[in-house]
Amino acid sequence: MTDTTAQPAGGTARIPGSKSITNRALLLAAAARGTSRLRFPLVSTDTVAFRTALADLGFRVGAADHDEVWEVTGAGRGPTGRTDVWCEDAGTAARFLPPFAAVGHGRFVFDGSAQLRARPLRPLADTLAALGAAVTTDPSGGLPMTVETEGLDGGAITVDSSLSSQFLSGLLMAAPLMRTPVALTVDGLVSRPYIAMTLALMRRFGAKVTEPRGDVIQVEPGGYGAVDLTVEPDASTASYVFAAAAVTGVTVTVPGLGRGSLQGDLRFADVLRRLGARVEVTEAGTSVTGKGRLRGGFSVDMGEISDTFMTLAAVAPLADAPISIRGIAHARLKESDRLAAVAQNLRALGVDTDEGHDWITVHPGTPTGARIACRRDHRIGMAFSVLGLRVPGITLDDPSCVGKTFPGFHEELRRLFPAISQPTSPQRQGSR
Ligand SMILES: O=C(O)C1=C[C@@H](OP(=O)(O)O)[C@@H](O)[C@H](O)C1
Ligand SMILES: C=C(OP(=O)(O)O)C(=O)O
Repeated sequence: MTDTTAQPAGGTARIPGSKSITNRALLLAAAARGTSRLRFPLVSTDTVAFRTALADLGFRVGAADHDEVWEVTGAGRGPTGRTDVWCEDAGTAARFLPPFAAVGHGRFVFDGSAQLRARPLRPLADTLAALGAAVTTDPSGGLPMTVETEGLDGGAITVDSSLSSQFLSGLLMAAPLMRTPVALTVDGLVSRPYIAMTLALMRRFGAKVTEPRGDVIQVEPGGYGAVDLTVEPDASTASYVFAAAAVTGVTVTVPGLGRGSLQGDLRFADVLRRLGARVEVTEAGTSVTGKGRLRGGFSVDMGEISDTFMTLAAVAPLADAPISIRGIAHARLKESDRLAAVAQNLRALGVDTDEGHDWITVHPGTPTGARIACRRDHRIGMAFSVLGLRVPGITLDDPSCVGKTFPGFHEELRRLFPAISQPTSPQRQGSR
C-alpha cells in the first residue's frame, strides 16, 4: 500500500444503473404482456441473480449490446410449474419473487446465501398465507421459503412494513395479477421512498394504482404492458463519489441522475449540503463540489435513505464537530448489522463512536490506518474506501464484496482519484 497526497482529479463519474430500478423492471417486464427493453441495467451480483431466477422461473431474458440492453419476454401472468429459485444475497429477490410466484401456479422453493437466510421474511410469509397461498419458512422465519399456490384472489390486507419496505413492494407488484382488487393497508413503513419508486414503475408498466388514504394503497386487476425503460444511475452508489468529492475538495458530476429521479437516495445531496459541500441538482444530472473540510455539529434522520448512512458515518470523523445519525434501526437487518459494523470499524480506526439501537454518533478525530472488516457488505467496503482517500493505511479484508452492486467500484474510484492510494487488498477473505 502506498500513500500519496498529490492533487485528486474528480470529473464525470461512471455510475452503473440502479439496482432497485433494474430488479423491479425485470419483474414487471416478466409479468407484462409483450417484450420489454431495459436500457443500461445494472449488471452486478444482485441483478444477475434476479434475472437468473426469472429465467429459472421460465421467463426469457436476453442481453444485447454488451449488456447495455436486457430484453424480457413477459408472459402476462405469474410463473407456473415446480421450481427451485436461488436468490443469492439479494434482498429484492427474496422479497419480490415469492409474491410474484404466489400469483402463478405451482410449487416454488426460494433459498439464498447464509447472509440472506439471516434476513427477515416472516411478515411477507404471513401476508401471502393470509391471501391464500400455502407458505412455509425456516423456523427462524427466513429462507428457505416454499410457496404452493393456485393464484391469489386479492382483497383487503395489512402489511407490516416496519422491518423492510421490500415486503410491501413485492406484494404491490404482484397485486395487478390477483383475481380481484387489492387494498393494502401499510403498517409502520420504513424506507418510504422505495414505495414511491415501486408505484411509479408499476404505473409506467400500465397498472391502475390509487392511494385513497395515506396508509392504504388500492390496486386493480389487469396486469401490465411491456415498456422500453432507461435505468437511471444508482443514487446509493453515487453517494460514494459525491462524498469523495466532499472530502477531497474537487467536483464530481453524475449525469443522468438529477431532478425527477425515482430514487430517494438522491436526497443524500441534502446531507452533503449540511456538510458544507456545494450541490447542484439539475434535469441533466448532479454535481458536488467539496471544500475538503467537512462541517459537523448536526443530527440527521436517515431512516428513509438508510443505504447512504454509512457513507456519511465513514467520513464523519473528518468533520469539525460530532455528527449524529438517527432513525436507522432497520439498517441492522441488511447485508450486515450496519450500525455495529460501522461502529466497530470506526473504533478500529481510533475514532470515538457512540451507538444505540437506532442511532450512531461519530466524533471528530484523526483516524489511523486499519484493516476494515467488510462483513461481506458492499456498502461497508465502499463507504470506508472513501475515507481511505484521506486516511493512509486503510485496507479492506474483502475488496470484492462491492460486486453486489458495483463490481467496477475500485477501478472507478482509482480513475476519478488517480493520485490517491486505494484501500484495497488482493486477498479476499469473505466466505460464501
Ligand atoms: O426496495 C428496494 O429496492 C430497497 C429497499 C431498501 O430496503 P428496506 O426497505 O429493507 O430498508 C434498501 O435498503 C435496499 O437496498 C433496496
Ligand atoms: C440493503 C441492500 O440490499 P438488498 O436489496 O439486499 O436489501 C443494499 O443494497 O444496501
